[in-house]
Amino acid sequence: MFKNKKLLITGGTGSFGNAVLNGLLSSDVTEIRVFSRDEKKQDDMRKRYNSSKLQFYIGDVRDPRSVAAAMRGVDYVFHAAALKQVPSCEFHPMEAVRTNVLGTENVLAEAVAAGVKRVVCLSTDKAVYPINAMGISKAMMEKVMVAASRNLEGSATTICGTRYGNVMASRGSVIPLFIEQVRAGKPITITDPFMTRFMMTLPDAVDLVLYAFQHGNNGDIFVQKAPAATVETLAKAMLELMGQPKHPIHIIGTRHGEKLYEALLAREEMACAQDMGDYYRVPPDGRDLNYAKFVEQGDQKLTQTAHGEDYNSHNTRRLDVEGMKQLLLKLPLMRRIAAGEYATTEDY
Ligand SMILES: O=c1ccn([C@@H]2O[C@H](COP(=O)(O)OP(=O)(O)O[C@H]3O[C@H](CO)[C@H](O)[C@H](O)[C@H]3O)[C@@H](O)[C@H]2O)c(=O)[nH]1
Repeated sequence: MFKNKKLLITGGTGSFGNAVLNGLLSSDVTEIRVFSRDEKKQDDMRKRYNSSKLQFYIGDVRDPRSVAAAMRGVDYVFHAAALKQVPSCEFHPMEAVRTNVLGTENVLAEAVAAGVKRVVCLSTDKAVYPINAMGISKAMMEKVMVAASRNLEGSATTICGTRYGNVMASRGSVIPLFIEQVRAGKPITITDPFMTRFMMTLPDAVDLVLYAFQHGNNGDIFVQKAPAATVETLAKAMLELMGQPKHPIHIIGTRHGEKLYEALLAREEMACAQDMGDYYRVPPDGRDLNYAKFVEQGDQKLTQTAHGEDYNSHNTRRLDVEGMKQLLLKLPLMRRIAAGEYATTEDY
């Protein structure tokens, strides 16, 4: 798929970038460029992978010059650079705008200018019916992506996007937190036992992005059909795998900016989503900038289906404790812990 090609991963020092490298460095790809602000992480990666195919670019998506420099000669871009912590975006919303919205504008403009063939932008379920600044900025990122994709006639570039839900055991997320709490002999803190989240592994997230890469037309957004579980089910499954089924649980209540459940597709998107088996594809609205078409002319199909359901972590396939355990055991981290070994998220 990437034979003789050059790839650029913005935000490539994150977990997504590392997962892509683990899969692709041994392929026939010519070059993978890792673009990020983080000199230290780049240095760690340089040592860890020790590969001549890897090229590191210090830069920030906020700075078009640094983006342009990294983009030269590139065939494909995976745009993963983002501010994605809910609390930090909440306190510093303009920082989220600068990186997630304006940064995306820069990446897309420079990709088109450099004649890049394909760009896949990574978004999140928190962009659907967003209630926090992180989700709102990612929703705007998607709008920027779709708007940019409308102006590509005659250009060599195709731009599309993906949304995924929580990546299990990602840095700072609840799975490593529960592990730390059990190890420290502290009660597990559960926000709301009935809260649900989509459960995806990091390889699932990479598969989704590669699927979008292969099948995306301009402006498409792809999501993967994923199971979900309540936080209580997750906690029980983890405690059983850690051999501590009776470990105390403390209910702390919903955190600021948090939803009872997440949606991967809004009702109106479900109305036009194409079922691709393991994935849904949401094509962009095909209307042009003719104001009358946008405002004065509706769509009967939307009326019928807007009474339908969205695709969310409450109505998708629900995992029970046993199913959750099986999914957790797909993580090398949890396999090692279940075997009684010491492991951290570095062993993901
Ligand atoms: O002590 C805790 C912490 C979390 N949870 C629950 O566990 C689930 C998952 O929580 P995470 O913190 O792992 O994930 P979030 O859905 O809150 O969002 C996470 O993933 C996002 C990316 O999509 C952002 O990176 C965000 O900052 C990060 O917290 C949620 O229902 C949450 O309420 C608990 O029960 N107890």
